[in-house]
Amino acid sequence: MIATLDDLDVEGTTVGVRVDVNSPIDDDDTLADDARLRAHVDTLAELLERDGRVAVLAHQGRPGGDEFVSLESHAERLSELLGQPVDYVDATFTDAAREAVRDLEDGDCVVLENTRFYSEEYMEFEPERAARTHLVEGLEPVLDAYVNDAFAAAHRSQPSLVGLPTVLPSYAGRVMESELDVLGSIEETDEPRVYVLGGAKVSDSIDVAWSVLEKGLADHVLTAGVVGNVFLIADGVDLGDASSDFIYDQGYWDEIDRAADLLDAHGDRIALPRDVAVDRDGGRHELGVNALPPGDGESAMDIGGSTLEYYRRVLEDAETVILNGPAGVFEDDRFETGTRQLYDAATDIPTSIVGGGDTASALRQLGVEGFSHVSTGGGAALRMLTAESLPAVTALENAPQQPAADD
Ligand SMILES: Nc1ncnc2c1ncn2[C@@H]1O[C@H](COP(=O)(O)OP(=O)(O)O)[C@@H](O)[C@H]1O
Ligand SMILES: O=C(OP(=O)(O)O)[C@H](O)COP(=O)(O)O
Repeated sequence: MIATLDDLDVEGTTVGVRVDVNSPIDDDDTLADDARLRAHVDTLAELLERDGRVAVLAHQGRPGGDEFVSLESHAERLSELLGQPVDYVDATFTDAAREAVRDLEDGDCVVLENTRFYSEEYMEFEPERAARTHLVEGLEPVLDAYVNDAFAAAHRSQPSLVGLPTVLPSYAGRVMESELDVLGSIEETDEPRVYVLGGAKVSDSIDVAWSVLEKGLADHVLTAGVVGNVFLIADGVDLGDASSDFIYDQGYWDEIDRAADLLDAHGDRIALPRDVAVDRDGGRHELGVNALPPGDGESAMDIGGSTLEYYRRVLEDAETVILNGPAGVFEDDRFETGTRQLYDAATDIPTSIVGGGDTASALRQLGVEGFSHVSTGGGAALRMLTAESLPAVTALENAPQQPAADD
């Protein structure tokens, strides 16, 4: 049983709130997209309105990557979204950070520096070991409670996600609560249930497909994106050198055998693309599977019109659809059709649940709206769909008991 903000006596309490605001970053190292920040506004505003003292913890990017930047611009944007001053301190658990947290008054908010600027935060630990890291030992003395709202990072076993809830009374924030409600009760949704697996995380998608087919959760699995291409090759289709090289370069070559095994075991419930779109002479050109391989250098960048028609027919009978991953390279205008039309068709299904960071940004870019639930998580949502436990959620379940809220 996980405690929520309803169980927390917030007034005058100093709360460390872990959010996931890991976002695209502009060339000047500032925030390029505030969607993930917006998602956490309800949780933070509630804690501040209830006179909590809020210290925000988050990571941004990965060490060495282009998006590995400070949270200063996140704090500025958060201040605009919350309509109140939000301080930022360029420290996470040192004296400067502790002083900033101790200085908070009721209703104040400070954003601490990118947790991953410290090497331990990019390592995976058992919770008890995570509790003995510098971040946790540095912050625990100045915090009364911990709130985890970072569903999108809940599949990571890092100190700010599993260490802090080992030593502090801990609660799920509103984003975490709603994600667990929806994604944790997929088995209770109405059937027929269709899973649409696209995008580029091939091994994760094959894990999900195995799991939901074995458990009888999926009536149909529709494949698209790079996942669809891997299944086509597994089915003996010659997609040409460009697509094959891409799959090889991404390290997914071994997944072809797994996809073939899955087709052997459950092929009757797995749908494969019937045509693909390639770049020919600078334009979109569709080729039926029978007309493959494509020309030299041509790669399968999207599903084609016949596939869309076929998938729409399957979706027509569905009561629930769960989608993850774009159907094609939606970033290129010529190859966004598959994603737009397939996801648009899914909005007509009574229950439509979408997961994936790139998927959510594709849908915003393409203006597709009307889903029952759009998850903030990519990898975390996929892990939940295989009914695997998420380390940060388990840490919340095992967190120390807290006194009941007065109100
Ligand atoms: N046919 C394809 N060939 C190459 N890349 C593709 C193809 N289809 C989709 N993609 C890419 O997949 C990426 C998103 O996949 P993924 O990271 O798995 O999604 P999410 O973050 O939603 O889980 C996008 O950058 C998109 O361009
Ligand atoms: O963006 C995230 O995950 P996602 O790309 O699966 O949605 C999370 O912030 C986790 O980041 P990480 O995959 O660098 O640990």
